[in-house]
Amino acid sequence: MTETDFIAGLPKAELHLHIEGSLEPELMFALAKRNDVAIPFASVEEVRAAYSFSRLQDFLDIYYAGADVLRTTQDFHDLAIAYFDRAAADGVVHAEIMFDPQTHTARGIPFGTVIEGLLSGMAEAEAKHGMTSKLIMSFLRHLDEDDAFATLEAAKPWLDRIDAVGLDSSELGHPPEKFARVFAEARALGLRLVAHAGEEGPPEYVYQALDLLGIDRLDHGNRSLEDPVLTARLARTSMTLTVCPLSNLKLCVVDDMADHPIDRMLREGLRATLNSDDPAYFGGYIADNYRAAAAARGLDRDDLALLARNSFLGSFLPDDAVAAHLAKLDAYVEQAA
Ligand code: HPA
Ligand SMILES: [Zn+2]
Repeated sequence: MTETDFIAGLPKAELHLHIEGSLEPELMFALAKRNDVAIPFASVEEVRAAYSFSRLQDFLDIYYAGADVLRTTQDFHDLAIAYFDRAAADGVVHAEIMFDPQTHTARGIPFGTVIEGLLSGMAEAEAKHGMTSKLIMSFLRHLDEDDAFATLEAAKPWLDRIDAVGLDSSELGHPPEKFARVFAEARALGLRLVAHAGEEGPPEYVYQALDLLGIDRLDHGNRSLEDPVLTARLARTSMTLTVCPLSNLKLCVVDDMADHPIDRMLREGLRATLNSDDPAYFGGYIADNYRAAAAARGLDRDDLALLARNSFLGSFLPDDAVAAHLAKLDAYVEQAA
């Protein structure tokens, strides 16, 4: 079995995926036409050519613009099932996907339109691929606390179908502490908590995410490695890091894939996982991320299996479901040997 096939067949969970970031240019054009929305690109090739970023904000500007074609429940359904089809082909058996309600409600799209479309895509993925999934509602950190509270309020009719809240968008200048009270309320409502921290922001933002938000899982977290005390704490507490190598390369969090710290993270005892973040914008889905990291950093099959194992351990699945996934993973690795 080739490494490409080993990776594609390796059962894994995806824990860091922005569903709006899975909008491929082809679907963007199809939805623009269906909804009669103007987009500032003449062709799919022109869209792809625009995907050259030197920092997070460059990407975010184009990502929010692209999301404007999403208007109806059907659009959100089509977006979601297109992602799940790709993920299934990459060996994903469970996905915990983020969505950014404020990107849509700010344009006058009702919260219900967004979530009902995503939920119907999730149901179709389970029927079609046997893939389970969970929803993470992310707050946009460049907006204020009141806007986040209003979003949490708008989510109340669907809280039993939302597993967690997250924090994304422009990190620098928008530290986690800005959302401490919103996260406390989300926790009181029974939601799990995740946050992007340490992607561009300093280790201090990771401390805030841990100590002021009380996160259950850390999105990215790369810059934690600058602080040995923080790194040791993350390892000791088995904090899951959702690492996204192709995103890191495209957003210049690393200068070269050869410099990616994924193997160092494993060596330091961190519960690191591999994920795709915004695959339509960063040049690959989850298996591409496993392949790119493996090729650049010389990861062997044991390392890859550990990363997949970590993805189940770091998921919000109940213990019995995690154990069942780990048993299948072990059986796969054994038969592939
Ligand atoms: O990588 C990211 N970082 C912050 N916000 C985001 N929103 C989508 N992707 C990202
Ligand atoms: Zn992200």
